[in-house]
Amino acid sequence: MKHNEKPSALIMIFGATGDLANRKLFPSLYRLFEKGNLSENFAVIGVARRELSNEQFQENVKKSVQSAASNGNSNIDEFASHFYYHSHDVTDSVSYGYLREMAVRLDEQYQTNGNRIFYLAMAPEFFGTIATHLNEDGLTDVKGFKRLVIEKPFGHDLQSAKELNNQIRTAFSEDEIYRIDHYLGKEMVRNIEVIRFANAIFEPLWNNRYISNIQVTSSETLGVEERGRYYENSGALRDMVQNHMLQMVALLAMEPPIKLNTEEIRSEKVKVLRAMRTVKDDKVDKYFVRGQYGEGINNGEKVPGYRNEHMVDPQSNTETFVAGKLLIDNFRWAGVPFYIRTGKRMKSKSTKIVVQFKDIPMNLYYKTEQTLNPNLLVIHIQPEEGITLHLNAQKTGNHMNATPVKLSYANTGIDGINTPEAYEKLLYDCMRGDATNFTHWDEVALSWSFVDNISQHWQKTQAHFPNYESGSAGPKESDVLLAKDGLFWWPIDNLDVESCQ
Ligand SMILES: NC(=O)C1=CN([C@@H]2O[C@H](COP(=O)(O)OP(=O)(O)OC[C@H]3O[C@@H](n4cnc5c(N)ncnc54)[C@H](OP(=O)(O)O)[C@@H]3O)[C@@H](O)[C@H]2O)C=CC1
Ligand SMILES: O=C1O[C@H](COP(=O)(O)O)[C@@H](O)[C@H](O)[C@H]1O
Repeated sequence: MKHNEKPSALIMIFGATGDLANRKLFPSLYRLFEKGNLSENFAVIGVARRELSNEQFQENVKKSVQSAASNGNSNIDEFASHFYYHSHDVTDSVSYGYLREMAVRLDEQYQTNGNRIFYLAMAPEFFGTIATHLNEDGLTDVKGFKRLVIEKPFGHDLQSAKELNNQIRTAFSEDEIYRIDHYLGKEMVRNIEVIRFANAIFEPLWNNRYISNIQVTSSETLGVEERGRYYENSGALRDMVQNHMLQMVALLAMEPPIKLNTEEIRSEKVKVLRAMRTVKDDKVDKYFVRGQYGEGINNGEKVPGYRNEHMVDPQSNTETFVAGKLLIDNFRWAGVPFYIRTGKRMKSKSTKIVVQFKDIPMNLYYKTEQTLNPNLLVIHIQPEEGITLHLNAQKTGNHMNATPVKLSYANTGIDGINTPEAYEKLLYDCMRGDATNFTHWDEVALSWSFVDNISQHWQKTQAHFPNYESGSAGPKESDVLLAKDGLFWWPIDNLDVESCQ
């Protein structure tokens, strides 16, 4: 599909006074504006309950984009002048009529060609209600395109996700729904496809004949912060595994699509999720490990355990750590474990993928009693971005010895400073009508169905929490999970991208 590179549109942000809007959405829109990627024919209506004038709202927007501005802030006023505010409780039917009138007026004023984007940056319990009202109150009767951008979590389990989907499908067709998974906006997650499909050296090896196992880790140093109420009903399995972790696995495991377009890429990812072996009730403890952080030291400071966090049950059974072994039952991956691991309050903030290749058939360097290191391909997702290939090479001056070397590429971004923020890319994709890096309903449904088996089992059984210290690498059972297969987690801190030895 050919995408319009600078579409005009009216963007309605529901939850415009919230954290996501202020920290991510306004700065991302600003960067698009600054780079000239936004048409001048755009306007934003911010929606939330509190009373604000347009001027007050514009001041908030200016404050939130200050740090994103790179050129003496000269165009911030112009950018903010495109923003308008509508005070509105989304559960109040009457108010949608006023919102429609405002939208019609701005459509004309900014000549948006009747294109509208509705961004739901609010608590998920409102998603269905808003979508229904947008439809019933005529806000989706547009001359141009209409698109719904919807934040996570998309449901709490398969059943609730289905109900939500049915509700929003009354107002939007599947190709008008953009379900956000912000990991799909990260530069190096997008790079997985390029690394795999644009290099002749990897594709022939990318299978169970040459790959021993793949490890995907996303660890955080932060705790649950102010999100205790949400997190208590979510836990790491729903918060990270159902979406971000499974999406990365799907990108690593999918077949090459016949074309690099939305339908083909999504269809290949769906096939991976379909091939993922279900972890039945009696197998959950064998394949999955859960953890919850206790108190400990984080960045040199003593921090409380999860059960002592704000809005958290002092007896909470909610997991803040998950490690798991996934098997993909297809020709390419039969027998290759994909290990995933994610947790809060861990030793470091790091997201990395380690592809461990199988050992060579025979070690010719045995006489010098050398164990050869396996070849690794490390994809550094964050905080540093890049790729490192771990090889063995000759030690200078000693042809009987092999030593590990690293070939590294650090991704420093187009402007040499840093790469665009995930939300910036996703917003731009949505405006251009490119849904490739948003999750299709089939992916959401399959991921929930996989995760539901595990969460149902965990709900029935009491965990021995807390079982890892804040600032550690998670519970020891996570190491045992790999040790049972004769493997270990590659340390995510020492696989640095900068060094090129
Ligand atoms: N914050 C983040 O970094 C991330 C957030 N998300 C998701 O984004 C969504 C928003 O999160 P976040 O911004 O943190 O949430 P906040 O609690 O910070 O913001 C909620 C927003 O909704 C508005 N609101 C609440 N109730 C109503 C109502 N009845 N009618 C109209 N507006 C209402 C609030 O404004 P007011 O009180 O004035 O009505 C506020 O603008 C959630 O789904 C979250 O899971 C996803 C990933 C990251
Ligand atoms: O979606 C979420 O992701 C963040 C981690 O995102 P990252 O980009 O910082 O890796 C996580 O903290 C949060 O709990 C979860 O909802």
